[in-house]
Amino acid sequence: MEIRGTGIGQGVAVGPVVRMAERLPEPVDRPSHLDPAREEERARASLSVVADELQRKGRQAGGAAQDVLEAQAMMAEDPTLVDDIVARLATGKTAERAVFEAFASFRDLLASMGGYMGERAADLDDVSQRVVAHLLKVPAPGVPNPGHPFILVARDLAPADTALLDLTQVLGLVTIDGGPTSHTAILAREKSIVAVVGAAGAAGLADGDTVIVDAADDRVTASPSPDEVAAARERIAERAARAAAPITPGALADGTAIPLLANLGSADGAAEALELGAEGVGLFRTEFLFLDANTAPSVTEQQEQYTRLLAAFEGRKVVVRVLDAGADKPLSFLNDAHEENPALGLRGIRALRHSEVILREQLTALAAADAATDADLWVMAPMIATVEETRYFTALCRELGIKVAGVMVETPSAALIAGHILKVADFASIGTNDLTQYTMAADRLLGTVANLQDAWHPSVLHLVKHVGDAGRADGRPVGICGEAAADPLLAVVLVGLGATSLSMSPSALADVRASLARYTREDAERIARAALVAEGAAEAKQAAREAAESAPTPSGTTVP
Ligand SMILES: C=C(OP(=O)(O)O)C(=O)O
Ligand SMILES: [Mg+2]
Repeated sequence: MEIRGTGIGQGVAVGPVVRMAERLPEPVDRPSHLDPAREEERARASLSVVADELQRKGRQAGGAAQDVLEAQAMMAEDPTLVDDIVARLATGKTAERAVFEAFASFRDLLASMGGYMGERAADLDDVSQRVVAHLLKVPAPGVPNPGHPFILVARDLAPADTALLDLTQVLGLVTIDGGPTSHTAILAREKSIVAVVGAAGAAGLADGDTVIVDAADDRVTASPSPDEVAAARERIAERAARAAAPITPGALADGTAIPLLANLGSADGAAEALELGAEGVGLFRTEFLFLDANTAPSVTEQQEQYTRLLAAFEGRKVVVRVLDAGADKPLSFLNDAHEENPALGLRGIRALRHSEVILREQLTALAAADAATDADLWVMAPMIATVEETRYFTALCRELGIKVAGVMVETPSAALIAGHILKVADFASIGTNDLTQYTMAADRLLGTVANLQDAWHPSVLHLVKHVGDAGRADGRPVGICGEAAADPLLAVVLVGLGATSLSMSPSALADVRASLARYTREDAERIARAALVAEGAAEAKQAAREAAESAPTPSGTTVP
């Protein structure tokens, strides 16, 4: 039986299912037999124990997990939430019930905000469960430990659980809820856990069932045949061999260089990216540095961050994107207004233009960091829709000493007028995440329209080709920096459509490097043409697979 979901990464895993315990039942709403002051003491004590425990787990986990767990610890001691709990206790409720209700009302508030904030609702739920469990003196729902390797199946996983998964035991992860941008997915990606999220059909799986988790194909196979298990094991072995293969620069089988670059959100990831063979940085998301800031960062503070990044990539290309505020990445100092459709609102270059001082300061900091280091700095603007915006941005870059100034192609408009845009900009980098969202008119954060958010769709591929053709005509580089570049077969298609470099999360580099090495430019163009003429995303993927299978692959390898 096949269960569909959203795969994170390219891994495959086989093993027996172990289900995570279900959530605690809702505490009964009955009057407390203790007085409110005593109930308040109980509530405060449990909140504090849970906050301390989350802090401790954060320190133990380190990295991005630590940030997530510390944010959760802060939720447990948020004064507004505590006030809400105390107010409910004053009406005679039990501590368990008051905690449950207060967290639930905050949760609903976050969920109604949607997007990035909406996906934090699950984090708040987890804190609530932990506090209620502590009050009831029962174990908090957590990851089981059956004593053998297993595939963990859960409704959704709390960040605290994902961060501390024992990777020698957890072969793979399947969640029934959760989207590709939930914390579960973000942490799974960072830790290279084989995962399929949002697999509603997994609710029917039972402990001990053997399953194949195929992240590359967005599916979980229940009760697989012996042949299917053997094929999956072969793919696992091949992937391990690819990860262990010597790191070479990205290139097609005929030697055409396709530089493979890293997507980073902080200089902290630089060492790991280089270790995995990143030839430079194709997208540095500067807004990730300042997501918690209430005021714009100073030039000095920015200069320090950028210098650290550029120094780590001496002699290599580093593409920095100026602040991309808005929608899923709110920066209150750039746009604090409530918008009905934030993805179509004052975001990216539009927000920066509205606060030009902030843009000028960022470019000044970047130019200073460039002057102090030896990397090859390129700077680009997000959410460009017009030639006029391109002219505005590149002129400002030149004025402030940025040597290479380009734009992201994330709107269908920019793709369609790429010929004009590339007469002004030095390069283009296609953001396939947003380009897919805007082409398909499907919010990239909404699970309900996730089936439409597929960069394999020929509409998206046609737009990529349009940009590729424009780049070739003017001799301008056209990179790809959306998630699509991390899909090994789609990466070949994108190169066939004219992409000259690919940027991705570093954990995807080995698979994409191996995939490119199997095909010549001529193959890539033929595979791309097959996908381009298909009627839909699934058909395009299938057509590309078939075209790739007919390409003469080097012996001992198979088509991804
Ligand atoms: C790379 C992209 O930018 P972000 O995901 O940060 O919006 C994109 O839209 O594809
Ligand atoms: Mg984008």
